[in-house]
Amino acid sequence: MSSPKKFDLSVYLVTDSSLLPPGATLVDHVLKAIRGGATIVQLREKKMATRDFIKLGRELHEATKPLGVPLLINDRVDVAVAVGCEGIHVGWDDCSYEDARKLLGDDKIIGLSVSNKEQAEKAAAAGCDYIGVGPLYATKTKPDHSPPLGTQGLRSLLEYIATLPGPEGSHWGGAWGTKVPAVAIGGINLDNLHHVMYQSVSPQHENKKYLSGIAVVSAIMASPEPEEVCKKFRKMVDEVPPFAVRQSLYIELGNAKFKSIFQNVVINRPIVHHITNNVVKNFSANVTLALGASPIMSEDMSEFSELAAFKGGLVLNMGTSTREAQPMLLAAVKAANAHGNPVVFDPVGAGATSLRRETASMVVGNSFCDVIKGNEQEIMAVYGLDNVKQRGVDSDPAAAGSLEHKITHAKALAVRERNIVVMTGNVDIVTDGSNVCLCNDGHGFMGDVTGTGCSLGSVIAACLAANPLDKFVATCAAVCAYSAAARVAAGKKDVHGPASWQVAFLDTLYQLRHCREDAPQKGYPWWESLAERVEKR
Ligand SMILES: Cc1ncc(COP(=O)(O)OP(=O)(O)O)c(N)n1
Ligand SMILES: Cc1ncsc1CCOP(=O)(O)O
Repeated sequence: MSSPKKFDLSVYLVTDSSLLPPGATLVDHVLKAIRGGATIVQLREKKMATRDFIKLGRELHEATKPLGVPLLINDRVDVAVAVGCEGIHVGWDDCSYEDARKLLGDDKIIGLSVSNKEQAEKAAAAGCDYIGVGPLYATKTKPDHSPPLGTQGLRSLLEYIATLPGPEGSHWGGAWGTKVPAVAIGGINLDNLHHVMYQSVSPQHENKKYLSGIAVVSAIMASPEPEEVCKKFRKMVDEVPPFAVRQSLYIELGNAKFKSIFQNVVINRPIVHHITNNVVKNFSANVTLALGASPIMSEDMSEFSELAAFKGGLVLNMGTSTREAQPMLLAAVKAANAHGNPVVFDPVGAGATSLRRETASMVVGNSFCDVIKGNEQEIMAVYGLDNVKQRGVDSDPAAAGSLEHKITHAKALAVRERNIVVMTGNVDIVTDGSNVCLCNDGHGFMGDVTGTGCSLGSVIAACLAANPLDKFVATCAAVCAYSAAARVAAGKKDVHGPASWQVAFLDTLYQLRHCREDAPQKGYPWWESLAERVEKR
Protein backbone atom coordinates (compact mmCIF):
# COMPACT_ATOMS: atom_id res chain seq x y z
CA MET A 1 0.00 0.00 0.00
CA SER A 2 1.27 3.51 -0.69
CA SER A 3 0.36 7.13 -0.05
CA PRO A 4 -1.04 9.33 -2.87
CA LYS A 5 1.62 11.00 -5.02
CA LYS A 6 1.49 13.63 -7.72
CA PHE A 7 2.95 12.72 -11.09
CA ASP A 8 1.87 13.11 -14.68
CA LEU A 9 1.89 10.02 -16.90
CA SER A 10 0.70 11.75 -20.10
CA VAL A 11 3.85 11.05 -22.12
CA TYR A 12 5.99 8.48 -20.36
CA LEU A 13 9.41 8.09 -21.98
CA VAL A 14 11.07 4.73 -21.41
CA THR A 15 14.70 4.81 -22.54
CA ASP A 16 16.80 2.39 -24.55
CA SER A 17 20.16 3.90 -25.46
CA SER A 18 20.79 1.22 -28.11
CA LEU A 19 18.11 2.89 -30.25
CA LEU A 20 19.58 6.40 -30.20
CA PRO A 21 20.26 7.93 -33.61
CA PRO A 22 23.96 8.27 -34.53
CA GLY A 23 25.69 11.03 -32.59
CA ALA A 24 22.96 11.44 -29.97
CA THR A 25 23.66 11.02 -26.26
CA LEU A 26 21.09 9.68 -23.81
CA VAL A 27 20.91 12.63 -21.44
CA ASP A 28 20.69 15.16 -24.24
CA HIS A 29 18.02 13.12 -26.05
CA VAL A 30 15.91 12.81 -22.90
CA LEU A 31 16.21 16.54 -22.22
CA LYS A 32 14.96 17.28 -25.74
CA ALA A 33 12.04 14.89 -25.17
CA ILE A 34 11.19 16.70 -21.92
CA ARG A 35 11.31 20.04 -23.73
CA GLY A 36 8.79 18.62 -26.19
CA GLY A 37 6.46 17.47 -23.41
CA ALA A 38 7.59 14.11 -21.95
CA THR A 39 6.21 14.15 -18.40
CA ILE A 40 8.02 11.24 -16.74
CA VAL A 41 11.10 9.17 -17.60
CA GLN A 42 12.10 5.57 -16.96
CA LEU A 43 15.73 4.59 -17.37
CA ARG A 44 15.52 1.14 -18.95
CA GLU A 45 18.92 -0.19 -19.90
CA LYS A 46 18.73 -3.96 -20.12
CA LYS A 47 22.35 -4.68 -20.99
CA MET A 48 24.24 -2.16 -18.87
CA ALA A 49 26.63 -3.19 -16.10
CA THR A 50 25.46 -2.12 -12.63
CA ARG A 51 28.21 0.44 -12.13
CA ASP A 52 27.50 2.10 -15.51
CA PHE A 53 23.76 1.96 -14.87
CA ILE A 54 24.17 3.85 -11.58
CA LYS A 55 26.53 6.39 -13.17
CA LEU A 56 24.13 7.06 -16.03
CA GLY A 57 21.19 7.20 -13.61
CA ARG A 58 22.92 9.86 -11.49
CA GLU A 59 23.85 11.89 -14.55
CA LEU A 60 20.29 11.73 -15.87
CA HIS A 61 18.76 12.49 -12.50
CA GLU A 62 20.90 15.60 -12.19
CA ALA A 63 19.33 16.79 -15.43
CA THR A 64 15.70 15.77 -14.77
CA LYS A 65 15.38 16.74 -11.09
CA PRO A 66 15.62 20.53 -11.54
CA LEU A 67 12.91 20.24 -14.22
CA GLY A 68 10.52 18.50 -11.83
CA VAL A 69 10.23 15.47 -14.12
CA PRO A 70 10.29 12.21 -12.12
CA LEU A 71 12.95 9.66 -13.02
CA LEU A 72 12.18 5.98 -12.43
CA ILE A 73 14.54 3.03 -12.82
CA ASN A 74 13.50 -0.12 -14.67
CA ASP A 75 13.69 -3.38 -12.66
CA ARG A 76 16.63 -2.51 -10.37
CA VAL A 77 15.77 -1.35 -6.85
CA ASP A 78 19.46 -1.26 -5.93
CA VAL A 79 20.17 1.18 -8.76
CA ALA A 80 17.16 3.34 -7.78
CA VAL A 81 18.41 3.48 -4.18
CA ALA A 82 21.92 4.43 -5.30
CA VAL A 83 20.65 7.11 -7.71
CA GLY A 84 18.16 8.49 -5.19
CA CYS A 85 15.60 9.07 -7.96
CA GLU A 86 11.82 9.23 -7.67
CA GLY A 87 10.97 5.55 -8.07
CA ILE A 88 11.06 2.32 -10.03
CA HIS A 89 9.05 0.23 -12.46
CA VAL A 90 9.01 -3.52 -11.82
CA GLY A 91 7.66 -6.54 -13.65
CA TRP A 92 6.73 -9.92 -12.24
CA ASP A 93 10.20 -11.45 -12.51
CA ASP A 94 11.77 -8.54 -10.66
CA CYS A 95 11.89 -7.53 -7.01
CA SER A 96 8.40 -7.88 -5.47
CA TYR A 97 6.30 -4.78 -4.85
CA GLU A 98 6.40 -5.36 -1.10
CA ASP A 99 10.21 -5.70 -1.00
CA ALA A 100 10.64 -2.69 -3.26
CA ARG A 101 8.37 -0.63 -1.03
CA LYS A 102 10.35 -1.67 2.06
CA LEU A 103 13.63 -0.73 0.41
CA LEU A 104 12.48 2.53 -1.16
CA GLY A 105 10.10 3.89 1.45
CA ASP A 106 6.58 5.22 1.17
CA ASP A 107 7.26 8.40 -0.78
CA LYS A 108 8.76 6.79 -3.89
CA ILE A 109 6.71 5.95 -6.99
CA ILE A 110 6.41 2.24 -7.74
CA GLY A 111 4.80 1.10 -10.99
CA LEU A 112 3.88 -2.48 -11.92
CA SER A 113 3.43 -4.15 -15.30
CA VAL A 114 0.04 -5.68 -16.09
CA SER A 115 -0.49 -8.02 -19.04
CA ASN A 116 -3.44 -10.09 -17.82
CA LYS A 117 -6.20 -10.33 -15.22
CA GLU A 118 -4.11 -12.26 -12.73
CA GLN A 119 -1.40 -9.60 -12.71
CA ALA A 120 -4.09 -6.92 -12.48
CA GLU A 121 -5.49 -8.57 -9.33
CA LYS A 122 -2.03 -8.76 -7.75
CA ALA A 123 -1.27 -5.14 -8.65
CA ALA A 124 -4.61 -4.08 -7.15
CA ALA A 125 -3.97 -6.05 -3.97
CA ALA A 126 -0.55 -4.40 -3.67
CA GLY A 127 -2.02 -0.94 -4.33
CA CYS A 128 0.92 0.26 -6.43
CA ASP A 129 1.13 3.86 -7.65
CA TYR A 130 0.42 3.20 -11.33
CA ILE A 131 0.26 0.35 -13.81
CA GLY A 132 1.88 -0.12 -17.23
CA VAL A 133 -0.57 -2.20 -19.31
CA GLY A 134 0.73 -4.06 -22.34
CA PRO A 135 2.07 -4.98 -24.67
CA LEU A 136 -0.59 -3.28 -26.67
CA TYR A 137 0.98 -4.17 -30.02
CA ALA A 138 3.86 -6.46 -30.95
CA THR A 139 7.18 -4.67 -30.60
CA LYS A 140 10.83 -5.44 -31.32
CA THR A 141 11.87 -3.38 -28.31
CA LYS A 142 10.88 -6.17 -25.93
CA PRO A 143 11.56 -9.46 -27.73
CA ASP A 144 10.28 -11.54 -24.77
CA HIS A 145 6.91 -9.81 -24.59
CA SER A 146 3.69 -11.68 -23.88
CA PRO A 147 0.98 -11.85 -26.60
CA PRO A 148 -0.16 -8.35 -27.62
CA LEU A 149 -3.50 -7.25 -26.21
CA GLY A 150 -4.66 -5.17 -29.18
CA THR A 151 -7.09 -2.36 -28.46
CA GLN A 152 -9.91 -4.78 -27.72
CA GLY A 153 -7.81 -6.70 -25.20
CA LEU A 154 -6.57 -3.44 -23.65
CA ARG A 155 -10.12 -2.18 -23.30
CA SER A 156 -11.43 -5.36 -21.69
CA LEU A 157 -8.45 -5.58 -19.33
CA LEU A 158 -8.97 -1.93 -18.31
CA GLU A 159 -12.66 -2.62 -17.82
CA TYR A 160 -11.81 -5.55 -15.58
CA ILE A 161 -9.28 -3.49 -13.63
CA ALA A 162 -11.99 -0.88 -13.05
CA THR A 163 -13.97 -3.45 -11.07
CA LEU A 164 -11.13 -4.33 -8.68
CA PRO A 165 -11.10 -3.14 -5.08
CA GLY A 166 -7.87 -1.70 -3.74
CA PRO A 167 -6.12 -2.76 -0.55
CA GLU A 168 -8.21 -2.24 2.55
CA GLY A 169 -7.81 1.15 4.21
CA SER A 170 -5.79 2.56 1.30
CA HIS A 171 -6.32 5.90 -0.41
CA TRP A 172 -7.75 4.03 -3.39
CA GLY A 173 -10.89 3.88 -1.28
CA GLY A 174 -12.03 0.45 -2.40
CA ALA A 175 -12.30 1.49 -6.04
CA TRP A 176 -8.71 1.04 -7.05
CA GLY A 177 -9.35 0.23 -10.68
CA THR A 178 -11.29 3.36 -11.47
CA LYS A 179 -8.65 5.53 -9.85
CA VAL A 180 -5.28 3.92 -10.42
CA PRO A 181 -3.31 5.78 -13.08
CA ALA A 182 -2.64 3.52 -16.08
CA VAL A 183 -0.46 3.84 -19.15
CA ALA A 184 -0.53 1.60 -22.21
CA ILE A 185 2.81 0.37 -23.58
CA GLY A 186 4.02 -1.51 -26.64
CA GLY A 187 4.19 -0.42 -30.27
CA ILE A 188 2.64 2.99 -29.66
CA ASN A 189 3.48 5.64 -32.21
CA LEU A 190 2.05 8.82 -33.71
CA ASP A 191 -0.01 6.79 -36.21
CA ASN A 192 -1.95 4.77 -33.68
CA LEU A 193 -2.03 7.03 -30.60
CA HIS A 194 -5.38 8.72 -31.30
CA HIS A 195 -7.00 5.36 -31.80
CA VAL A 196 -5.52 3.96 -28.59
CA MET A 197 -6.65 6.92 -26.47
CA TYR A 198 -10.12 7.04 -28.04
CA GLN A 199 -10.91 3.38 -27.64
CA SER A 200 -9.68 3.05 -24.11
CA VAL A 201 -12.38 5.36 -22.77
CA SER A 202 -14.97 3.63 -20.65
CA PRO A 203 -18.60 4.17 -21.61
CA GLN A 204 -19.55 2.41 -18.38
CA HIS A 205 -17.79 4.98 -16.26
CA GLU A 206 -19.29 8.16 -17.66
CA ASN A 207 -16.78 8.28 -20.47
CA LYS A 208 -13.93 8.40 -18.01
CA LYS A 209 -10.56 8.21 -19.67
CA TYR A 210 -9.06 4.93 -18.54
CA LEU A 211 -5.58 5.81 -19.65
CA SER A 212 -3.63 8.56 -17.97
CA GLY A 213 -1.13 8.43 -20.81
CA ILE A 214 1.10 6.27 -22.94
CA ALA A 215 4.57 4.82 -22.43
CA VAL A 216 6.85 4.88 -25.45
CA VAL A 217 10.34 3.60 -26.20
CA SER A 218 11.33 3.39 -29.87
CA ALA A 219 9.09 6.08 -31.36
CA ILE A 220 10.93 8.63 -29.19
CA MET A 221 14.33 7.05 -28.61
CA ALA A 222 15.02 6.27 -32.27
CA SER A 223 13.74 9.60 -33.55
CA PRO A 224 16.21 12.23 -34.71
CA GLU A 225 13.63 14.80 -33.52
CA PRO A 226 12.59 13.76 -30.00
CA GLU A 227 11.34 17.24 -29.12
CA GLU A 228 9.00 17.46 -32.11
CA VAL A 229 7.76 13.91 -31.63
CA CYS A 230 7.01 14.50 -27.93
CA LYS A 231 5.15 17.73 -28.76
CA LYS A 232 2.90 15.73 -31.07
CA PHE A 233 2.44 12.92 -28.55
CA ARG A 234 1.49 15.39 -25.84
CA LYS A 235 -1.06 17.17 -28.04
CA MET A 236 -2.61 13.89 -29.16
CA VAL A 237 -2.93 12.57 -25.61
CA ASP A 238 -4.88 15.67 -24.62
CA GLU A 239 -7.10 16.31 -27.63
CA VAL A 240 -10.26 14.67 -28.90
CA PRO A 241 -9.26 12.62 -31.96
CA PRO A 242 -10.40 14.09 -35.28
CA PHE A 243 -12.37 10.95 -36.10
CA ALA A 244 -14.39 10.91 -32.87
CA VAL A 245 -18.04 10.03 -33.28
CA ARG A 246 -19.96 12.49 -31.16
CA GLN A 247 -22.82 10.94 -29.29
CA SER A 248 -25.70 13.22 -28.60
CA LEU A 249 -28.92 12.75 -26.75
CA TYR A 250 -30.76 14.91 -29.26
CA ILE A 251 -30.58 13.85 -32.88
CA GLU A 252 -32.42 15.62 -35.66
CA LEU A 253 -34.00 13.13 -38.03
CA GLY A 254 -36.43 15.38 -39.96
CA ASN A 255 -36.80 15.45 -43.74
CA ALA A 256 -35.13 18.84 -44.00
CA LYS A 257 -32.12 17.53 -42.07
CA PHE A 258 -31.86 14.45 -44.29
CA LYS A 259 -32.02 16.64 -47.38
CA SER A 260 -29.21 18.80 -46.05
CA ILE A 261 -27.04 15.67 -45.72
CA PHE A 262 -27.38 14.96 -49.47
CA GLN A 263 -27.08 18.63 -50.36
CA ASN A 264 -23.71 18.69 -48.62
CA VAL A 265 -22.57 15.72 -50.71
CA VAL A 266 -23.28 17.67 -53.91
CA ILE A 267 -21.71 20.84 -52.56
CA ASN A 268 -18.54 19.20 -51.16
CA ARG A 269 -18.18 16.45 -53.79
CA PRO A 270 -16.06 14.30 -51.44
CA ILE A 271 -13.60 11.79 -52.81
CA VAL A 272 -14.52 8.27 -51.75
CA HIS A 273 -11.52 5.97 -51.78
CA HIS A 274 -12.69 2.39 -52.30
CA ILE A 275 -10.86 -0.79 -51.49
CA THR A 276 -13.60 -3.16 -52.38
CA ASN A 277 -14.28 -6.51 -53.88
CA ASN A 278 -13.89 -7.20 -57.57
CA VAL A 279 -17.55 -8.06 -58.04
CA VAL A 280 -18.85 -4.61 -57.12
CA LYS A 281 -16.23 -2.07 -58.15
CA ASN A 282 -18.10 -0.76 -61.18
CA PHE A 283 -21.48 -0.58 -59.46
CA SER A 284 -20.07 1.11 -56.34
CA ALA A 285 -18.32 3.72 -58.50
CA ASN A 286 -21.58 4.46 -60.31
CA VAL A 287 -23.57 4.70 -57.06
CA THR A 288 -20.98 7.15 -55.68
CA LEU A 289 -21.13 9.26 -58.84
CA ALA A 290 -24.93 9.25 -58.81
CA LEU A 291 -24.92 11.01 -55.44
CA GLY A 292 -22.49 13.66 -56.64
CA ALA A 293 -19.41 12.29 -54.86
CA SER A 294 -16.20 11.24 -56.55
CA PRO A 295 -15.09 7.58 -56.42
CA ILE A 296 -11.51 6.41 -56.68
CA MET A 297 -10.25 2.83 -56.51
CA SER A 298 -6.74 2.24 -55.25
CA GLU A 299 -4.98 -0.69 -53.63
CA ASP A 300 -1.49 0.76 -53.81
CA MET A 301 -0.21 1.69 -50.35
CA SER A 302 2.22 4.23 -51.75
CA GLU A 303 -0.59 6.63 -52.60
CA PHE A 304 -2.88 6.22 -49.55
CA SER A 305 -1.48 9.17 -47.67
CA GLU A 306 -1.86 11.48 -50.66
CA LEU A 307 -5.40 10.23 -51.25
CA ALA A 308 -6.29 10.75 -47.59
CA ALA A 309 -5.01 14.33 -47.83
CA PHE A 310 -8.03 15.06 -50.06
CA LYS A 311 -10.16 14.75 -46.92
CA GLY A 312 -12.75 12.36 -48.34
CA GLY A 313 -14.02 9.03 -47.04
CA LEU A 314 -12.76 5.45 -47.21
CA VAL A 315 -14.77 2.32 -47.99
CA LEU A 316 -13.00 -0.81 -46.86
CA ASN A 317 -14.77 -3.92 -48.07
CA MET A 318 -13.05 -7.25 -47.46
CA GLY A 319 -15.24 -9.21 -49.89
CA THR A 320 -12.44 -10.65 -52.02
CA SER A 321 -9.56 -9.86 -49.74
CA THR A 322 -6.53 -12.11 -49.23
CA ARG A 323 -4.07 -12.66 -46.40
CA GLU A 324 -1.42 -10.80 -48.40
CA ALA A 325 -3.76 -7.79 -48.60
CA GLN A 326 -4.03 -7.38 -44.81
CA PRO A 327 -1.17 -4.82 -44.45
CA MET A 328 -2.64 -2.86 -47.36
CA LEU A 329 -6.08 -2.68 -45.72
CA LEU A 330 -4.54 -1.53 -42.47
CA ALA A 331 -2.39 1.08 -44.18
CA ALA A 332 -5.49 2.56 -45.84
CA VAL A 333 -7.43 2.89 -42.57
CA LYS A 334 -4.41 4.33 -40.79
CA ALA A 335 -3.94 6.95 -43.50
CA ALA A 336 -7.65 7.85 -43.21
CA ASN A 337 -7.46 7.95 -39.39
CA ALA A 338 -4.39 10.16 -39.50
CA HIS A 339 -6.35 12.72 -41.56
CA GLY A 340 -9.56 12.32 -39.55
CA ASN A 341 -11.36 10.95 -42.63
CA PRO A 342 -14.37 8.69 -42.08
CA VAL A 343 -13.95 4.97 -42.64
CA VAL A 344 -16.78 2.58 -43.49
CA PHE A 345 -15.74 -1.02 -42.90
CA ASP A 346 -17.70 -3.83 -44.50
CA PRO A 347 -16.51 -7.13 -42.99
CA VAL A 348 -18.00 -9.24 -45.79
CA GLY A 349 -18.32 -12.89 -44.78
CA ALA A 350 -16.60 -12.27 -41.41
CA GLY A 351 -18.47 -15.23 -39.92
CA ALA A 352 -17.68 -17.58 -42.80
CA THR A 353 -13.95 -18.38 -42.60
CA SER A 354 -11.09 -17.98 -40.16
CA LEU A 355 -9.15 -15.77 -42.59
CA ARG A 356 -12.04 -13.32 -42.75
CA ARG A 357 -12.46 -13.33 -38.97
CA GLU A 358 -8.76 -12.65 -38.59
CA THR A 359 -8.80 -9.83 -41.15
CA ALA A 360 -11.83 -8.20 -39.55
CA SER A 361 -10.33 -8.37 -36.09
CA MET A 362 -6.99 -7.05 -37.37
CA VAL A 363 -8.70 -4.01 -38.95
CA VAL A 364 -10.97 -3.29 -35.99
CA GLY A 365 -8.26 -3.92 -33.38
CA ASN A 366 -5.62 -1.72 -34.98
CA SER A 367 -7.51 1.24 -36.35
CA PHE A 368 -10.71 3.22 -36.01
CA CYS A 369 -13.67 2.55 -38.28
CA ASP A 370 -16.38 5.20 -37.96
CA VAL A 371 -18.97 2.78 -39.27
CA ILE A 372 -18.97 -1.01 -39.30
CA LYS A 373 -21.65 -2.21 -41.68
CA GLY A 374 -22.63 -5.83 -42.02
CA ASN A 375 -25.42 -8.35 -41.80
CA GLU A 376 -26.33 -9.94 -38.48
CA GLN A 377 -23.73 -12.69 -38.60
CA GLU A 378 -20.95 -10.41 -39.80
CA ILE A 379 -21.59 -7.99 -36.95
CA MET A 380 -21.67 -10.82 -34.42
CA ALA A 381 -18.44 -12.25 -35.82
CA VAL A 382 -16.73 -8.84 -35.54
CA TYR A 383 -17.98 -8.66 -31.96
CA GLY A 384 -16.02 -11.86 -31.42
CA LEU A 385 -18.77 -14.41 -30.97
CA ASP A 386 -17.16 -17.72 -31.87
CA ASN A 387 -20.33 -19.62 -32.55
CA VAL A 388 -21.24 -17.62 -35.67
CA LYS A 389 -21.50 -19.92 -38.66
CA GLN A 390 -22.07 -17.91 -41.78
CA ARG A 391 -22.59 -19.77 -45.06
CA GLY A 392 -20.79 -17.64 -47.64
CA VAL A 393 -21.36 -13.92 -47.47
CA ASP A 394 -25.11 -13.91 -46.86
CA SER A 395 -26.81 -13.90 -43.52
CA ASP A 396 -28.27 -17.30 -42.71
CA PRO A 397 -32.04 -16.79 -42.19
CA ALA A 398 -32.18 -20.01 -40.13
CA ALA A 399 -29.74 -18.51 -37.62
CA ALA A 400 -31.47 -15.12 -37.46
CA GLY A 401 -32.25 -13.72 -34.03
CA SER A 402 -35.20 -11.55 -33.05
CA LEU A 403 -35.08 -7.83 -33.80
CA GLU A 404 -34.38 -7.12 -30.12
CA HIS A 405 -31.53 -9.62 -30.14
CA LYS A 406 -30.05 -7.94 -33.23
CA ILE A 407 -30.35 -4.49 -31.70
CA THR A 408 -28.60 -5.72 -28.55
CA HIS A 409 -25.63 -7.01 -30.55
CA ALA A 410 -25.39 -3.98 -32.81
CA LYS A 411 -25.42 -1.69 -29.76
CA ALA A 412 -22.84 -3.77 -27.91
CA LEU A 413 -20.39 -3.52 -30.80
CA ALA A 414 -20.98 0.25 -31.18
CA VAL A 415 -20.41 0.76 -27.45
CA ARG A 416 -17.23 -1.27 -27.51
CA GLU A 417 -15.80 0.45 -30.58
CA ARG A 418 -17.21 3.91 -29.76
CA ASN A 419 -18.46 4.10 -33.33
CA ILE A 420 -21.59 3.56 -35.42
CA VAL A 421 -22.83 0.10 -36.38
CA VAL A 422 -25.18 -0.58 -39.26
CA MET A 423 -26.72 -4.04 -39.16
CA THR A 424 -28.46 -4.67 -42.47
CA GLY A 425 -31.42 -7.03 -42.84
CA ASN A 426 -35.18 -6.94 -43.35
CA VAL A 427 -35.06 -4.01 -40.99
CA ASP A 428 -31.80 -2.04 -41.08
CA ILE A 429 -30.47 -1.03 -37.67
CA VAL A 430 -28.27 2.05 -37.20
CA THR A 431 -26.84 2.67 -33.74
CA ASP A 432 -24.09 4.62 -32.03
CA GLY A 433 -24.55 2.56 -28.89
CA SER A 434 -27.12 4.87 -27.34
CA ASN A 435 -29.30 6.10 -30.22
CA VAL A 436 -30.99 3.38 -32.28
CA CYS A 437 -32.80 3.98 -35.57
CA LEU A 438 -34.64 1.35 -37.56
CA CYS A 439 -35.34 1.60 -41.26
CA ASN A 440 -37.89 -0.79 -42.71
CA ASP A 441 -37.78 -0.20 -46.44
CA GLY A 442 -36.14 -1.56 -49.61
CA HIS A 443 -37.15 -4.06 -52.26
CA GLY A 444 -36.55 -7.72 -53.01
CA PHE A 445 -34.59 -6.87 -56.19
CA MET A 446 -31.77 -5.72 -53.92
CA GLY A 447 -31.07 -9.36 -53.21
CA ASP A 448 -31.06 -10.20 -56.94
CA VAL A 449 -28.40 -7.73 -58.04
CA THR A 450 -24.87 -8.28 -56.82
CA GLY A 451 -23.22 -5.30 -55.18
CA THR A 452 -26.27 -3.60 -53.75
CA GLY A 453 -25.29 -4.43 -50.18
CA CYS A 454 -21.68 -3.34 -50.71
CA SER A 455 -22.55 -0.09 -52.46
CA LEU A 456 -24.50 1.10 -49.45
CA GLY A 457 -21.02 1.53 -47.93
CA SER A 458 -20.18 4.04 -50.68
CA VAL A 459 -23.30 6.10 -49.90
CA ILE A 460 -22.55 6.09 -46.17
CA ALA A 461 -18.93 7.11 -46.77
CA ALA A 462 -19.96 9.97 -49.08
CA CYS A 463 -22.53 11.23 -46.57
CA LEU A 464 -20.07 11.01 -43.64
CA ALA A 465 -17.30 12.77 -45.54
CA ALA A 466 -19.64 15.61 -46.48
CA ASN A 467 -21.15 15.87 -42.97
CA PRO A 468 -18.28 15.17 -40.55
CA LEU A 469 -19.97 16.78 -37.55
CA ASP A 470 -23.17 14.82 -37.96
CA LYS A 471 -21.97 11.29 -38.46
CA PHE A 472 -24.88 9.47 -36.88
CA VAL A 473 -27.60 11.38 -38.73
CA ALA A 474 -25.60 11.15 -41.97
CA THR A 475 -25.47 7.36 -41.59
CA CYS A 476 -29.22 7.15 -40.91
CA ALA A 477 -29.95 9.37 -43.93
CA ALA A 478 -27.72 7.23 -46.16
CA VAL A 479 -29.30 3.94 -45.04
CA CYS A 480 -32.88 5.25 -45.37
CA ALA A 481 -32.38 6.94 -48.73
CA TYR A 482 -30.66 3.89 -50.18
CA SER A 483 -33.45 1.49 -49.33
CA ALA A 484 -36.18 4.00 -50.20
CA ALA A 485 -34.56 4.49 -53.61
CA ALA A 486 -34.67 0.71 -54.10
CA ARG A 487 -38.41 0.66 -53.44
CA VAL A 488 -39.10 3.73 -55.57
CA ALA A 489 -37.07 2.35 -58.48
CA ALA A 490 -38.92 -0.99 -58.36
CA GLY A 491 -42.21 0.88 -58.81
CA LYS A 492 -41.15 2.61 -62.04
CA LYS A 493 -43.12 1.63 -65.08
CA ASP A 494 -40.19 0.38 -67.14
CA VAL A 495 -38.90 -1.92 -64.45
CA HIS A 496 -39.57 -5.60 -65.19
CA GLY A 497 -36.84 -7.38 -63.24
CA PRO A 498 -33.44 -6.98 -61.56
CA ALA A 499 -31.63 -5.72 -64.66
CA SER A 500 -34.03 -2.87 -65.45
CA TRP A 501 -34.34 -2.22 -61.72
CA GLN A 502 -30.59 -1.70 -61.42
CA VAL A 503 -30.71 1.03 -64.05
CA ALA A 504 -33.75 2.67 -62.44
CA PHE A 505 -32.08 2.44 -59.02
CA LEU A 506 -29.10 4.48 -60.19
CA ASP A 507 -31.47 7.01 -61.77
CA THR A 508 -33.42 7.26 -58.52
CA LEU A 509 -30.29 7.80 -56.45
CA TYR A 510 -29.21 10.41 -58.97
CA GLN A 511 -32.41 12.35 -58.22
CA LEU A 512 -31.08 12.94 -54.70
CA ARG A 513 -28.75 15.52 -56.21
CA HIS A 514 -31.82 17.66 -56.80
CA CYS A 515 -33.25 17.44 -53.32
CA ARG A 516 -32.03 20.95 -52.58
CA GLU A 517 -34.71 23.00 -50.93
CA ASP A 518 -34.30 25.74 -53.49
CA ALA A 519 -34.46 23.41 -56.48
CA PRO A 520 -37.77 22.87 -58.31
CA GLN A 521 -39.39 19.71 -56.98
CA LYS A 522 -40.23 18.34 -60.42
CA GLY A 523 -42.05 15.16 -59.60
CA TYR A 524 -39.26 13.72 -57.48
CA PRO A 525 -40.72 14.01 -54.04
CA TRP A 526 -39.77 10.54 -52.80
CA TRP A 527 -37.11 11.88 -50.45
CA GLU A 528 -39.67 14.16 -48.80
CA SER A 529 -40.93 11.35 -46.61
CA LEU A 530 -37.61 9.64 -45.83
CA ALA A 531 -37.54 10.60 -42.18
CA GLU A 532 -41.06 9.32 -41.62
CA ARG A 533 -39.82 5.84 -42.42
CA VAL A 534 -37.29 5.88 -39.61
CA GLU A 535 -38.35 4.47 -36.29
CA LYS A 536 -36.32 5.89 -33.44
CA ARG A 537 -36.00 3.58 -30.46
C1 LIG B 1 5.52 1.87 -18.02
C2 LIG B 1 6.01 0.49 -18.21
N1 LIG B 1 5.11 -0.50 -18.35
C3 LIG B 1 5.53 -1.76 -18.52
C4 LIG B 1 6.88 -2.04 -18.56
C5 LIG B 1 7.35 -3.45 -18.74
O1 LIG B 1 8.09 -3.83 -17.60
P1 LIG B 1 8.58 -5.36 -17.41
O2 LIG B 1 7.37 -6.21 -17.47
O3 LIG B 1 9.39 -5.40 -16.20
O4 LIG B 1 9.47 -5.61 -18.66
P2 LIG B 1 10.89 -4.95 -18.93
O5 LIG B 1 10.71 -3.49 -19.10
O6 LIG B 1 11.72 -5.25 -17.76
O7 LIG B 1 11.39 -5.60 -20.18
C6 LIG B 1 7.77 -0.99 -18.42
N2 LIG B 1 9.09 -1.18 -18.45
N3 LIG B 1 7.33 0.27 -18.24
C1 LIG C 1 9.00 -2.33 -22.07
C2 LIG C 1 7.83 -2.88 -22.73
N1 LIG C 1 6.90 -3.56 -22.04
C3 LIG C 1 5.89 -3.98 -22.79
S1 LIG C 1 6.10 -3.57 -24.40
C4 LIG C 1 7.55 -2.78 -24.04
C5 LIG C 1 8.39 -2.12 -25.06
C6 LIG C 1 7.72 -0.95 -25.72
O1 LIG C 1 8.57 -0.39 -26.65
P1 LIG C 1 8.07 0.37 -27.94
O2 LIG C 1 7.43 1.63 -27.49
O3 LIG C 1 9.34 0.62 -28.71
O4 LIG C 1 7.17 -0.55 -28.68
